[in-house]
Amino acid sequence: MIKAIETILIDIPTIRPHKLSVATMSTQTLVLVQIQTDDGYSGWGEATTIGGLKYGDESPESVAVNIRQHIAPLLLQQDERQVGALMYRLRKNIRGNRFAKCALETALLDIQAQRLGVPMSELLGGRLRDSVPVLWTLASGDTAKDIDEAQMMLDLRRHNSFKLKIGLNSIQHDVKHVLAIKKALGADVSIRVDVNQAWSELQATAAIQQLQDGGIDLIEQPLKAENRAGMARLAQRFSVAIMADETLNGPQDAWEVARLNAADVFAVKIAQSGGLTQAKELGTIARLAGISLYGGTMLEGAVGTMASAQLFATFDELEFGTELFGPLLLKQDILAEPLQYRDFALQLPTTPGLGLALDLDKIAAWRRPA
Ligand SMILES: O=C(O)C[C@H]1C=CC(=O)O1
Ligand SMILES: [Mn+2]
Repeated sequence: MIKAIETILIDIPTIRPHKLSVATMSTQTLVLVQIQTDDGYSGWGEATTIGGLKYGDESPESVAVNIRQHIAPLLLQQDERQVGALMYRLRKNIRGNRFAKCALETALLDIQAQRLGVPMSELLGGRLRDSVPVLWTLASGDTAKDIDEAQMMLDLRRHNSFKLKIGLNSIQHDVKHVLAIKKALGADVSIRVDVNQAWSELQATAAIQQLQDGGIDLIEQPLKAENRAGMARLAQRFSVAIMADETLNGPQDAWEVARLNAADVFAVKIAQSGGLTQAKELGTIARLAGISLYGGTMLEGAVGTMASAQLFATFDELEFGTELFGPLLLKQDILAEPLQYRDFALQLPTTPGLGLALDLDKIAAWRRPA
């Protein structure tokens, strides 16, 4: 029986400013949710977002208050083993709040998998791989610094693909920046760009042509989330892969985007999708529609990152790898044993549940006062 549900906010500085077209991050607020049962199980989930309300429509504080006031009362005293029925109850009674729902579903599945003695991936269709490739996002805002950073990651064998955040500056400036990095790193290193919705269709058409000619591999969400017709025209016009991110807020969106041929690739994000089960549905829609997959992040800490990895490890194909580097962007971690990043990939534990050992003392010391 579910005995307690708690939401914990932890503000952690980033290792350097992280510049997106919608926000510059110098701290990240981890939003952790813990569910405890009367027979001693504890499950964790995460509802972290980016830049307060600048990226998504839930903030860390709204997640905490909505769980406490409206969502927890639907779950407390219920049988935590009936994960599907509980999530159905939330879908029927709670509109939106996809990040909060994701954190709660993750915590419930963590408990269920611990109880069964299997990794969480086994409850999500079953694991097909024990590691997932992880790229690194270069977003210092400075071309020379980005090249040095990429070179260091290659030398460490930590990342061999890079995503550049663009859209804040002029097209001319951004294209020059991206192509200088591509040239410095060479043909074998995959370079992708994420525009975070910043361009008009005219701007996108001019910029993508130059990026495609310069050997860039992937263009992420160039247009506003709502402009699916425009995304379809870009996907039709260019051979470089066009990826949908912010336009995908669950299976219904995935279905529409697939139906409109408005993307070549889906960035699957567990929180943006409304939870692990719904994110799995995005993967299924993509597979049926012939759309390639990429494992996205909301720059979560260890919990959301590992939950995402547990799902991405179940996809038949993960053609564009993942960006599950969130914990590496933070100055501190909340684990007793750090996540294992090596050989350009995040390694998945084989232990039950999420497979993480959280450091409860660190969490208690750093959490925001309630
Ligand atoms: O994909 C996004 O839009 C959000 C995020 C993921 C990596 C990163 O640097 O920012
Ligand atoms: Mn993105």
